[in-house]
Formats: sequence, structure tokens, C-alpha cells
Amino acid sequence: GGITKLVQSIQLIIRIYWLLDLAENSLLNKLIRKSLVESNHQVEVLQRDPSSPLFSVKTFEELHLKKELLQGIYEMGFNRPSKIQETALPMMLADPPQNLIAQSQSGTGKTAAFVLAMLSRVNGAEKFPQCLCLAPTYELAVQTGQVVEKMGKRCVNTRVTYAVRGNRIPRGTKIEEQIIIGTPGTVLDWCFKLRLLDAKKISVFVLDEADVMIDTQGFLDQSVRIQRTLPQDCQMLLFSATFEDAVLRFAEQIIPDPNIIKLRREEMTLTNIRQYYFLCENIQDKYKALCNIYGSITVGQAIIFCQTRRNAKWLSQELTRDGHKVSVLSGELTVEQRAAVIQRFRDGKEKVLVTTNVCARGIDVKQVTIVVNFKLPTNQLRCPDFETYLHRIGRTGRFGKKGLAFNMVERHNLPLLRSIEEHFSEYSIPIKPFDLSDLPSVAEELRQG
Ligand SMILES: Nc1ncnc2c1ncn2[C@@H]1O[C@H](COP(=O)(O)OP(=O)(O)OP(=O)(O)O)[C@@H](O)[C@H]1O
Repeated sequence: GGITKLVQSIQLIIRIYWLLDLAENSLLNKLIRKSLVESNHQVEVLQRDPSSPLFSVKTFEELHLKKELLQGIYEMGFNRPSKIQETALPMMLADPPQNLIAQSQSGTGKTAAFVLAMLSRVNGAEKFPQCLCLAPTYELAVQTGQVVEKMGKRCVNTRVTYAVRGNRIPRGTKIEEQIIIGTPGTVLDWCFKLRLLDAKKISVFVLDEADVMIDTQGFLDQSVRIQRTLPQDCQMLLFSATFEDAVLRFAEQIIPDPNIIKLRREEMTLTNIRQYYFLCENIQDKYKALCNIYGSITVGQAIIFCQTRRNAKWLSQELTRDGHKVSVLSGELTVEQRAAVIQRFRDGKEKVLVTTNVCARGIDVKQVTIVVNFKLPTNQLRCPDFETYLHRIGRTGRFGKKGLAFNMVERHNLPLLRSIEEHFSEYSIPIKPFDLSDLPSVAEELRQG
């Protein structure tokens, strides 16, 4: 009765927030990531059309791209294909066209890959939509469109338009742009209600951020309805940063006889991170321990994780008063504001980033040498949040550098620390109490970098 309805609506609200967070994370990654995330893993080909040419390319020249497209790529500073592009591009550019499902973590070159495929297939002389790309949110659609405009700068006859809320086009208008990027709901309206484009003329269909897409019933159904209206010989491409079973099932439902490739995620290792803890009576004690660290180690850049916005605010005020250059990252900032804070931190304008859990994910800043858990991460049930702990201290010790993690622990939370240490016992790295005698070796290790 009423109770179940109430529970269902609460669950729906939680899912929507979770999805928004997922989409926000995806957008934040795009905004802060100015360069490729290199991977030294090989791409795994899980399934392929036996007739498809299976080879990978090491240069863009081997792809026989239109010269104005090759020009666009070089002007973007791309020297050679990324790991996923090496295998995905030959499949996507093959004739006859191949369908593809590709998973590769954020920042590894998926967007550039399918944008290159769309630009490559567009016939600039024809003034009607030929490529359709679905994205989960307006902002992500705009981000992808910017890559099209940058990479297609020299393809003078090729133009892109956005099927998103707010781009009002009168019913019956015949759209001339060859590439359409939009969110599922608006794209459906453009196809059926407003009849702005003829889906039968679409030759390339891209569904990006599939892992974000499938989490709202609407998107999943709408994407399927759009895909159903496309012609049989339309090339279908689907991309996702992760490959949970649900994503793969959705992908195979949408993309007929696909090639399937994936790039394994870099394992997060803790082996090159030294972890210590300070026993603290209260928050002032924690602040004093923090000052001890600063007083005695030449710190590169540090990220300090707090559990609440209130503590983050209090801590940043204390640090600023003591003359540290501090920036704060917390949930009430918009994604663009967060990206700006992270960009400043990356540029070294501030030495300390105080942040709450919400923004902890996805910040990969190379020169972070120290991570401080001002409070150990726990979930809503006040149990240790192992995944967040791993994500947080994984912000340091990146790219083979040495890293340092300090945990400020109240006495009653020691069992929490022990269960975290136990959970990561495979790395067999103790979380030792920090005392000043450790300093010389720690400082030396940091210097070695
Ligand atoms: N072959 C390449 N060489 C150099 N830089 C590249 C290459 N391909 C992409 N990049 C750059 O790397 C960054 C990440 O690329 P891209 O956005 O395509 O990755 P992505 O996997 O789609 O990331 P996300 O999933 O976060 O959207 C971008 O700044 C892009 O310009």
C-alpha cells in the first residue's frame, strides 16, 4: 500500500541522486582531464565478427583518413592512437562498417575515437543528419560536441547541432547539420514529434557513457526506441567506462553482432604508499598532528579528506590562518566550479586541497605526495568504507611515485583502522603509528620521489 509506494519513491530519489553523481563525475573528469590517461595494458578482444579485419594501428596515418581530418587530429596534439584507439579505430573505420561495443576507463580516448569515426564517415556534401550520438546529460553532449568541432575544424562542410532541451527548432524544419549530439528524450522528440530529421538516413549511431545511461529507466527505453528506428545497415557503436554485467547486457541488446573490446582498469596498488596514523583525542589534536607533518616534511601537494562540509570549512580556515594556501572542494560547488578548483590545484596555485567524500573520486593530480584522512571514511551505517579508503589514498603514490598517507584516528575508532588494515592485508602494509623518529626516512623517500 502506501508504505511500499513511499519506499519506492525514496529508492527512486536515491537512484536519481546516484545517477546525477555518476553523470556529474563523468563530466568532472572531462573538465579536469586535459591529457590522456595512458595505460600499459593490452586491449582484450572479447568477441569479433570473423570477417572483420582484426589488427591494431600504431599511427593515425595507417587509417587512411581524409587529410583535413588528419590535420585536425594533429592540431589537437594527438601524436599516436591511445591503447583503445589502436584496436577500436580499424574496426570502426572498416568497410563494410563494423558494430562495436568498447569499454575503456575514463580519459583513455573513447570520445576522440568515436568522434573520429563519425567525422570520417560524414559526407560533407550532403546537408542532412548522418551521425547520431546519444549522451546522458546536456553537459556531456556539449563536451562531446566540442571535440567534434575541434577535430572537425578542417572539415569545413561538416557541422554539428545539439538535440538538447533549450535548442528550440520549429516543427518540420529540415536540419542540415550532418552530426547530431543529444539526450535520448529530445532526440526522440526531434525524430517523431517535431520530425526534424529522418532517422532512416542515419549511417552512424553512437551511444556514449552507456554505464550512466542504463541507470534511468527512461534513458534505457528511449535509447532502445531510437535504435529501433535506425536503418539495418546503420553502424552502431557503444562506449562505456565500466563493464558491469548490466551494461554489457544492455549493450548486446542494443548493438547487433558487435565486436566487443575492453581495456583492463589499472590495478590500484598500495605497495608504494606508506601509511601511518596519529592517535588524537579531538579535532584540535588532529590539527596539531597536521601541523607537525607540515612543520617537518617538505610536502609537495596534499589532499586532506574530511567527512563533512562543516569540518572541511573549519580546517581550511585554520590552515589559511596559519598561512597555508588552501582550496576547498565540496558538494555545494557546481561541477564547473569544482573543475576550476581542481585545475588550480593541479597548476600548483594552492598546495593543499581540503575536500569532502563527495568529490574524492576521479581527482588524479600527479604531484600529490601526501593524503590525510582527517577522519576515516565510513558509510551510512558507520562501517569502514574500504573502497573510499582505497580511492582516497590512491590519490597519492601515482605513476610509480612514492606516496604517504596519514590517518587521524580518535581512540574509539582504532578498531575501524584495524579493520581497514585487515581488509587490505593482501598488500601486507601495516598502518603504523607515526612518530617523529620516522621523519628522516620518510622525508628521504619523498625527496627520491
Ligand atoms: N590519441 C590521443 N593522443 C593524445 N591525446 C589524446 C588522444 N586521444 C584522446 N586524447 C586526449 O585525452 C583526453 C581524454 O580523451 P577522451 O575524452 O577521448 O577520453 P574518454 O575515454 O572519452 O574520457 P571520458 O570517458 O572521461 O570522457 C582528452 O583531453 C583528449 O583530447
